[in-house]
Amino acid sequence: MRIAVPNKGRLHDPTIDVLERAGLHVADGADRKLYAETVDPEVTVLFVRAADIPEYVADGAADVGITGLDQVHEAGVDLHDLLDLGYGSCRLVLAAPEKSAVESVDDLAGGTVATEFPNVARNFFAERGIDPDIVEVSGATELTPHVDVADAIIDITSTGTTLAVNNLAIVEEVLQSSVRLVARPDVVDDPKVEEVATALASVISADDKRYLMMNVPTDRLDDVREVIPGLGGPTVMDIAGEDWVAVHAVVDEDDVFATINDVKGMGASDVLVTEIERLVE
Ligand SMILES: Nc1ncnc2c1ncn2[C@@H]1O[C@H](COP(=O)(O)OP(=O)(O)OP(=O)(O)O)[C@@H](O)[C@H]1O
Ligand SMILES: O=P(O)(O)OC[C@H]1O[C@H](OP(=O)(O)OP(=O)(O)O)[C@H](O)[C@@H]1O
Ligand SMILES: [Mg+2]
Repeated sequence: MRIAVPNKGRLHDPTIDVLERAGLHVADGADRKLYAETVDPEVTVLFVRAADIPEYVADGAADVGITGLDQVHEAGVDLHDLLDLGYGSCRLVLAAPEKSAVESVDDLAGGTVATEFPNVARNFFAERGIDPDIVEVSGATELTPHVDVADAIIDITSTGTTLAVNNLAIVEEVLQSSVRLVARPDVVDDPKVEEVATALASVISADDKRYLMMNVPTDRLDDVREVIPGLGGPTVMDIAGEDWVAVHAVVDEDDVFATINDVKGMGASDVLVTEIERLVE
């Protein structure tokens, strides 16, 4: 099975990282290599531009791909969105100069819009029943309204800094994006594809969870159970010859602070909190 992953840009490192954490060690993913073997002899990684990944998967050069949802929409190919990997989150927005006549989508009828995402742009305006000229650019899109190339742009924003420094205001959101594991429809039931999806999902599930271990006086165990829902309840182990039990549980990261305070109040001691590498639910 072949997985297409971004060869460079901001998505490369986090993608290699998530594959590693999923246990799919990528052998020698050195710069400029076009493909690499993984620890699984049946899984090969192809390094491709983020924008080309949907096509590679749709055409069968790869079976699954890891790239931004914005790129999948732009390619206009029919792929299954198997898993949201969470990183690379951004929005595609329609934006225009703060001091311009463009205040709504309709104001662009008869106008010009510059973008790296011409297909997404055409679909967006077609749904609104207007047909502005689309100018395809390959970068520095934010400059175009200031040099009379376009009246507005459709571009990526995340922190909003680039729009702000270029005096551009959001007119409307076009698409929310984040990095996805995508597959061609004919391979979604392939056992190897399911294995890879499960392994990646286990990394995502573990990210916002922590493993809690503590010793609890046996007579307070019922109280402790009340505040630790865990995954199907905590694991409880007798400590030989003691009036204490050891309690282990998986807890949402956001609940760790409150849970520790609660169990301390119930007499718990030796509370340990650790990260979880993977969580196969
Ligand atoms: N500022 C951002 N914040 C979050 N995600 C982003 C941002 N910019 C881009 N992305 C996501 O990353 C994907 C690829 O963008 P990136 O800039 O890494 O690639 P690229 O522009 O093709 O690479 P390069 O510019 O280095 O050739 C985008 O399609 C989008 O999904
Ligand atoms: O809202 P912000 O946090 O400012 O991010 C938005 C910017 O990030 C991306 O550019 P990138 O840094 O990838 O540069 P590029 O144009 O060279 O791809 C995108 O094209 C925007 O310009
Ligand atoms: Mg970029």
